[in-house]
Amino acid sequence: MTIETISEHRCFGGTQGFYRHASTACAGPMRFSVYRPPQAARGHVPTLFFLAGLTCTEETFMIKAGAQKIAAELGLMLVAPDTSPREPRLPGDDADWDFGQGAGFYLDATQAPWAAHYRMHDYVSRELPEIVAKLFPADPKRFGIFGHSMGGHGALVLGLRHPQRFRSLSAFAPISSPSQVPWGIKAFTQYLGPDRAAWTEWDANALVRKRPYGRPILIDQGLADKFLETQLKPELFEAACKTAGQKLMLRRHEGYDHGYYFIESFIEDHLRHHAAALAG
Ligand SMILES: N[C@@H](CCC(=O)N[C@@H](CS)C(=O)NCC(=O)O)C(=O)O
Repeated sequence: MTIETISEHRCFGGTQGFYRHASTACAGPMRFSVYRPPQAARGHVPTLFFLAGLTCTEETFMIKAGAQKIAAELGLMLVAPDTSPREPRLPGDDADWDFGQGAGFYLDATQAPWAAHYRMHDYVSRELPEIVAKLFPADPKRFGIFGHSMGGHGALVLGLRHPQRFRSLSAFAPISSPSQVPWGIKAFTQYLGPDRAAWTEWDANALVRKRPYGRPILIDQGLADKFLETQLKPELFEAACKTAGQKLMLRRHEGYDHGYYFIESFIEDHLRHHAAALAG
């Protein structure tokens, strides 16, 4: 298990780093970023995995969310993977911005040609946590997960599928009912095939009805988000949680759109939500 350091930078008394390695899950090179807070110099710290949205990379969250200052205060390590494999290139992988490169949807594809490399679920739920636990001062008993949009979908699905691995969960403007909206239908049809029965293991709305997370889930949603009514539909996940008895703190914010100014505005609340859940 070796990784290559692309760059490292001092940041709020800790270190912001960018790394590259040969992934077994994705059978190719992958990139990720890690923010180590100052407390990581003295011991193992709770660690949050952030999954970014469509068109983003391992850099987007670290550059735009403004999370490091509060992570340094709370002693949280932050890890952000890329949003899809980039190599080897597959036919049509850059034809659309909402499918293929930058749009891995955090699942394990079953359809050719994607199945050989588009295994972001295995990568984020198993391989990357193993690397982080081995090579960084992360406490693997205190891992949490959160994300934005497509990455909010990823966080909800990975949290619901692996509640013992990811012990705290939140999302910004997630695609929380992907089987019922165009982004999800397009991705699932191509990555998983047309049989909708196979989609349910990758759909937070279906998963929460079968096996609730147990601990509270925090979701923030901007009401000026241009994707709210077509792609996000938080009311569907809200209803599923209610049916399942899952505690959901869904906060709707007047005037906020889908972008990182929205995330910046509420990132502190998410970090504090995770820090409290992972304390002790
Ligand atoms: N390219 C799309 C927008 C893609 C987009 O909004 N991506 C979100 C995640 S779904 C994002 O975080 N973009 C990066 C950014 O805002 O910096 C469009 O033309 O509408």
